[in-house]
Amino acid sequence: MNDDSGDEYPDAPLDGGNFGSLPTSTTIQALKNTVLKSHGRPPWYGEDGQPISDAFLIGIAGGSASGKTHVARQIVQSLGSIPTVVILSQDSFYKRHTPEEVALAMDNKYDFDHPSALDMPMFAQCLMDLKKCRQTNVPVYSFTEHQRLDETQYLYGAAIVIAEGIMALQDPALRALYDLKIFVQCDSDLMLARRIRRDVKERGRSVDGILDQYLRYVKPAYDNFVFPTSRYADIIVPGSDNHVAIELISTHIRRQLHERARRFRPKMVSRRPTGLSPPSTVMSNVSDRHPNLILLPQTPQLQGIYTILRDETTSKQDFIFFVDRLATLLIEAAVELLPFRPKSVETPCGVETPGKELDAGNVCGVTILRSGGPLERGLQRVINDALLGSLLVQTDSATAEPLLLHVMLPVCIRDRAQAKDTWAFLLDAQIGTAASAFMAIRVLLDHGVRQDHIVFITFLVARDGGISTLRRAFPEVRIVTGAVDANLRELWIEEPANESDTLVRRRKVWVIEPGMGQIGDRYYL
Ligand SMILES: Nc1ncnc2c1ncn2[C@@H]1O[C@H](COP(=O)(O)OP(=O)(O)O)[C@@H](O)[C@H]1O
Ligand SMILES: Nc1ccn([C@@H]2O[C@H](COP(=O)(O)O)[C@@H](O)[C@H]2O)c(=O)n1
Repeated sequence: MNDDSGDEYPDAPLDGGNFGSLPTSTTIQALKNTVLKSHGRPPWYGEDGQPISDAFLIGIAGGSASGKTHVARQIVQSLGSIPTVVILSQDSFYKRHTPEEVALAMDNKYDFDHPSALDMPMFAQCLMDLKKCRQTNVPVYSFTEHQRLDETQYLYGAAIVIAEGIMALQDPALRALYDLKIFVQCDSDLMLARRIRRDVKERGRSVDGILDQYLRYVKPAYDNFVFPTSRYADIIVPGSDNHVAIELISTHIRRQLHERARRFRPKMVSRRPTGLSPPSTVMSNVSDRHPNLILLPQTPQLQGIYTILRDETTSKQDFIFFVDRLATLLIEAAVELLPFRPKSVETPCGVETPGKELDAGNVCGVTILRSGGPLERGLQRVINDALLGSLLVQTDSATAEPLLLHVMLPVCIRDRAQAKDTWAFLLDAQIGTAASAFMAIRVLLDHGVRQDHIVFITFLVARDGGISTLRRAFPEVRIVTGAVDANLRELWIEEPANESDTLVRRRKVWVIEPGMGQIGDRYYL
């Protein structure tokens, strides 16, 4: 069956998961070609905190309008329920043009089909960053204006990256990066027909202009530069009628991902320290063993607050009130860790007096959704101009592993140049297995935030949970809490497996004891 219907990808998962912000203008190629499909990203690092599995990188080359983007989308759809995928178009990397070059382009007299028209080193750097699980800011190119725009598109967190472009297999340095190389082969007439239809509709071109440019540059470049790279491909995929090829490719990718899959959470808790006192009491003397664990002074007032919060008969109103109060105390303690510099002021009495002011560059809060929310409110009470962001980390019900589902970071972290001077308060209700905390810290490090500029603020830590592994992996990250409970217990829970409630699924969870219950549920529901 020929599927060359010219449809505009009716079922493409364009907004399947918004990792970072997308540009709004529909004329921008980067938006059309960027597919973000988020089932969530499993851990890409080991228990020592270091990344161990790169993103899986696929390069797709082929002539203009051969169907490279279409093939990339078909792969994404065929993969189905898998970790986050991003499609990166080489078109975004056309160089910035001078006004003279733009005038030539408007007259179809600029050669966009020579390899030198593209910023190959920048393209390679972006791919390298994504492969190494670092964030990248992709340029945005406008085909109607023949120009790179001032905005960029932030990308982070993909487990699979599909890079497509006419010159995707041109450069040996690029080819060395890919785990899988694909060439889309298509009949020249079909490519021309598709190009005319697409460029008239989407790129604001006339048929005459398209034909002019095609004969002058596009066709010769295909013969001289593009087609010869097909010999580097692992797989040649037809530009239509290619369902079998797509199925083979997605089976291969699934197998590769399966081989890279890791069992992370059980290792966190199985590495508990041994020789500790019996797990029955609330601990208050752990700071010696965990020098970076800052435990609030166990004053009668603080113990009173925890007693109210631990009490299951506490009303919702009181619970919210005391959680808010505790959040403020914890944030105040965390602010003590920030640097201050001397500052002299003149009082209303006209007396010059020495004082201090914050010397911390950017300070931001990153909430682990949803239960870190009350701490975010506490942060806003203490530092009213703190920038805010959030991470959604959830447990995969099938594997019990943490999954990174959503990343929404403040600009001072998204921009690598600012990230190194940023202080980040990570906010989550409790640290049990520490799997979410581990992932959140890794995300910040991937962005270039310094380990000693990360402060994790939490209401409760399980002494026998993943805290020791966390501390070993990230010894410079400080953790501020008000209580350390002795016990972390594994529990099987049963829950409906489908909407009609007919099937019951058993799932393992870890519960801190004595604990405070599900803090997020008690606060929000
Ligand atoms: N297999 C296909 N079936 C139907 N239409 C297709 C197919 N492949 C590509 N097209 C159409 O051809 C045009 C160019 O395809 P695209 O994937 O954007 O090409 P490329 O990325 O190689 O330039 C698009 O408008 C798309 O609708
Ligand atoms: N301002 C520009 C820049 C590039 N082109 C053409 O785009 C083609 C590559 O994009 P595909 O999505 O078709 O792979 C390439 O052949 C250039 O001629 C353009 O027309 N205007």
